[in-house]
Amino acid sequence: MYLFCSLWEFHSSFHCLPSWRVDKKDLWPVNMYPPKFIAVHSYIVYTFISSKITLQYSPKQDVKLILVFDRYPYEVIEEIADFITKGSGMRPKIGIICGSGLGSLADMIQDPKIFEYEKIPNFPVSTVEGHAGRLVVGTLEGATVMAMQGRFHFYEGYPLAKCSMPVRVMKLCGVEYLFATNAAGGINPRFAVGDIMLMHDHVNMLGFAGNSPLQGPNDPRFGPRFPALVNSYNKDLINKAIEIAKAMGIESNIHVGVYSCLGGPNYETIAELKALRMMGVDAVGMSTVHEVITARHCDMKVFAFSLITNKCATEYSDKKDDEANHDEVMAVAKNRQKACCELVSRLIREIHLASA
Ligand SMILES: O=P(O)(O)O[C@H]1O[C@H](CO)[C@@H](O)[C@H]1O
Ligand SMILES: Nc1nc2[nH]cnc2c(=O)[nH]1
Repeated sequence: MYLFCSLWEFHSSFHCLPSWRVDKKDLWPVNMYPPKFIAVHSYIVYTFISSKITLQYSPKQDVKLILVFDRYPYEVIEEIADFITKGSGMRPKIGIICGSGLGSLADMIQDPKIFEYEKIPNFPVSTVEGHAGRLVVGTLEGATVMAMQGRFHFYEGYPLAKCSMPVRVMKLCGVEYLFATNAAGGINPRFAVGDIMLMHDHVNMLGFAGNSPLQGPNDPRFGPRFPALVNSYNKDLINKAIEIAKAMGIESNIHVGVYSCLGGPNYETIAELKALRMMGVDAVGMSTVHEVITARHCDMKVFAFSLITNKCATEYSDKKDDEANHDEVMAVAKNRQKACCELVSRLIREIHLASA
């Protein structure tokens, strides 16, 4: 354990150094036993400097130390993308991120090739109920797609760059369109539980606090140092989704609005919800924004929506009903999965037909 602590501290002091190219052989788990420690120490140090890396101590395997990336160099992302494209024999065009309880979006995929997160090299694992932890690649309405059945959240202890790393994997797999979905609390008083809010903008509360998935050295192979975020949410896709909702007869349940991401895992206080409302926020959650930032940085077209799973109280009261809880979030997502699936599949069909 001493080894772990000393290396952790060492790594912390290298945060600000520019990222270096990492040789593939450095990316695999390193077995370290005390007598060999000195020999491999410099090897590990080199890898620390190459990228921001933390070490995980695995009690099951004696003194085995596993390198875990916090900020992923291009080559590592490339390697993960190769693993998926070679393993599936596909280059998907549309990427889907399933929100809490919305894993059924991925169940629609035909001829699925399924990758458990824990079997994908250098991939994080899902720790939240309602996020299965599988990447599903296949076809949907004729289009090639890949879907994350389970996303990574900041509150799980993952840095933002790691939460949104799969978006870069999608990009290198060939994805042009990102569909990001989430479960969210409705702050806009016009929203009812079960409604769908198409995101047309966001307020990045984690960004206000100085946190971004793009922090650290910029690799121009992904995108520019200073990406613009106006028009992040594709207007054509929003308009098409509204048309689809009309055709589905659910237009009264569809809104267009502003989402805000907080760090979680706690839900908001009344004072925070009042403040968010004053800022023009319509729905609040703990995800999506950093994925959208990463997608726009690498020039993907973005469509995102929030399923309103609970109404946020903005007045003080003693009512237990006013308290958000994850069971309710999951239950509402389950009830509304059919409408969400239909909206997504019809929109994908339109994209596919338009590009055929
Ligand atoms: O944003 P998704 O992953 O849909 O999940 C939302 O629901 C969970 C809280 O109930 C949080 O994880 C929040 O972010
Ligand atoms: N932050 C936050 N996330 C949610 N996810 C689902 N509902 C909520 C909510 O009310 N607040």
